[in-house]
Amino acid sequence: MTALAIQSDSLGYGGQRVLGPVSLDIRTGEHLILLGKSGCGKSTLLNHIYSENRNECALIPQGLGLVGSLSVFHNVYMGCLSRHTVFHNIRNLAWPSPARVAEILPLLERLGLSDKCFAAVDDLSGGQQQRVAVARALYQQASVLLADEPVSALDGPEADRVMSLLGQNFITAVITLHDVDRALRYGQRIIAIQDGELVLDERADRLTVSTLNEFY
Ligand SMILES: Nc1ncnc2c1ncn2[C@@H]1O[C@H](COP(=O)(O)OP(=O)(O)OP(=O)(O)O)[C@@H](O)[C@H]1O
Repeated sequence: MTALAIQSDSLGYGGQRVLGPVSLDIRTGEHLILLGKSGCGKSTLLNHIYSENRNECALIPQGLGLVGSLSVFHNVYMGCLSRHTVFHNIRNLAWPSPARVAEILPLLERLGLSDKCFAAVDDLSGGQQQRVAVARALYQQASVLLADEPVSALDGPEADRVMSLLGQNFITAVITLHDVDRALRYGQRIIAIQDGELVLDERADRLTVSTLNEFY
């Protein structure tokens, strides 16, 4: 079953084409990895997918999109503002609701952040901030994950733990990565972008690291 269908003649900025045409069906249950050199258009494609399918998708943007002056709890809670009334959201900003804290703490525990629940995001390391953005996406409980290099600031074992967690929690995902070995371990389908085109679209179990290195 198709989860998302993407059709576009051209994607870019201010009339400047970055890639396209794009015709892409993302199937339910598929973990799709986008690969390609820096600047080839991975984020452009991912952000386009998000802009067309906001209601179904949780996004982990490359810039993380966190509010540094607010706590980890509040940043994760922001993943679900639309689930609650405006009154509940404003009250929760001033006095975190015990029920919401009880929902968010187990997520933070799984990401090694339970002692940081009420720390300001500005006071965290880059890797900790990246895990806050991951927690916010998990809390959102969307049907599709869109993640732009979600483990780029984490060490190898931590990156693998977070990739596993994302894989277990999202049935369908589109993730950009630079690590081709990790792409083959976590992706079922790989798309490579080169010279403004989707030049490879193949099952991961039919690919090797050396094949994928050709796109770098
Ligand atoms: N907001 C923007 N306005 C104008 N040009 C942009 C903008 N964002 C990206 N670009 C350009 O579009 C092209 C593709 O950028 P994009 O961020 O999609 O690449 P990427 O493959 O995700 O790169 P990276 O791996 O470095 O994150 C680049 O040439 C970039 O300079």
